[in-house]
This record gives sequence, structure tokens and C-alpha cells, in this order.
Amino acid sequence: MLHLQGERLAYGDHVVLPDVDFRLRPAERVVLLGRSGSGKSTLLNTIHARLVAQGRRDLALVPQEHGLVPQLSVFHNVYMGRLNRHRAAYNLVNLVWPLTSQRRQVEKALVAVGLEGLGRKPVGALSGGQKQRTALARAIHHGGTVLIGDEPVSAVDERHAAELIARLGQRFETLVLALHDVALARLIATRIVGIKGGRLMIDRPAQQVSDGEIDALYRL
Ligand SMILES: Nc1ncnc2c1ncn2[C@@H]1O[C@H](COP(=O)(O)OP(=O)(O)OP(=O)(O)O)[C@@H](O)[C@H]1O
Repeated sequence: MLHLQGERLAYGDHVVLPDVDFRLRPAERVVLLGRSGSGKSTLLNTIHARLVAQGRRDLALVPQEHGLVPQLSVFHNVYMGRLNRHRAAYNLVNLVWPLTSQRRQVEKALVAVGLEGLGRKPVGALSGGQKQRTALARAIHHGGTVLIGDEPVSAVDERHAAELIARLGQRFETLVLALHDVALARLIATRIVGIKGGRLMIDRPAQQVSDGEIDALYRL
């Protein structure tokens, strides 16, 4: 599906990951772990950009800052997950005066993330956890086979985070997620990638990765 080979990931002169080898295969559930600033978002964003450049459309994204429009309603933000499926005029009608059929479909995505009935609320008036759920609903509404998520449940409490991650696992065949919660990573990951010191220190099937190795990622 994707193969990064000896790639140098940098922002101008600031090299984050100088020599990345990373392969993504269909149906993998890859979780990226590592300290803050280790390069998880950098790798995720590169993976997303490459898949888009390949012309993949079956790809949903939950970015770290959610990428929502706070002035617009939850409905509008979630509807935007499918903008590319319709003609501009149809989208315009729905953004101004949503059709019942579209409201129903968006509502299904809202139910999936526990935001039922909140479609009319402006995103700017939501809690942090609700904003994050809105971003998840947009990804679910977009649909596809691959989900790229940067800390997609970080603002949700532990129990609900596990439920939401499990739901994402049901909806998307292939997952690449950055997570900070190791227990959550263990629930969903078939493969763990641990980043430290500019390298992918770990890249193995999840059951072969010990807790000690994961702890070492977070040690200075
Ligand atoms: N747009 C950018 N321009 C320049 N440097 C950046 C940019 N984004 C990230 N960096 C730097 O790249 C490094 C890796 O950042 P990245 O966001 O990939 O880490 P992360 O592991 O996702 O961190 P966190 O867990 O805090 O989100 C950091 O040193 C960060 O300061």
C-alpha cells in the first residue's frame, strides 16, 4: 500500500527522522508510540500525504487539531467529510438548507460517536471531547478503508476512548494511529512502531513488543 524507503523527514533544516523505512500493508492496525516531539505527527502526515498523492480516496483523516470550522454547526462539519462525493451545487444547497436525507446520514455518524441530537450546535460551543468526537464523526461519514488518526481520542475519558477506538476498528480496515495511551494501543494495535531519537526503534507485531521496550521509549 505504501513504502517509505530511506526517507528524510524534515521541516527545512530541522531534521526529525533522517532515515525512515516504513511499509504499510492493507488490514494492518499500526500504532505509533513515542514521547512528545519524537515525530509521530511528522510520520503520520507524511503517510497521509503519500497516500493522497497516490490518488487514494478511500482515506479518512483525524488530524491532531481536529481541522474543524468552529463557526459552523456539527452537521456542517461532519457533512464536509463527504464534500468530494457531490457536485458543488448540491453541497451548497445542503450547507445552506440541509436535506432531510443528508441530516439522517450525518446523524448516523453522530450516533456512532455518542453525539446524537447535537447536529445543530455550533462546534465552537462544544467541549474538547465533543469537538474530537465531531472530527471522528466526520471521518466515519467520509468512510473508506484507511484511517489516519493523530491522537484521535486524546480528549475523551478512558472508557469511552476504548469504545471509540474499537468502533473505528470496525469501520476502517487499515488504521495508522498515533496514541499516547499504551493500554489503548495494546487494545487495537496489530503492529507497534516506537519512535525515539529520530529512529523507528520498534517496528514489530504488537504481541512481540514487551512493556519494557515501550517504557524505554518514554525514558530520557
Ligand atoms: N510545522 C513544523 N515546523 C517546524 N518544526 C516542526 C513542525 N511540526 C513539528 N515540528 C518539530 O518536529 C519535531 C517532531 O514533531 P511532531 O509533531 O512530529 O512530534 P509528535 O511525536 O507528534 O509530538 P506530540 O506527541 O507532542 O504531538 C518536534 O521537534 C517539533 O518541534
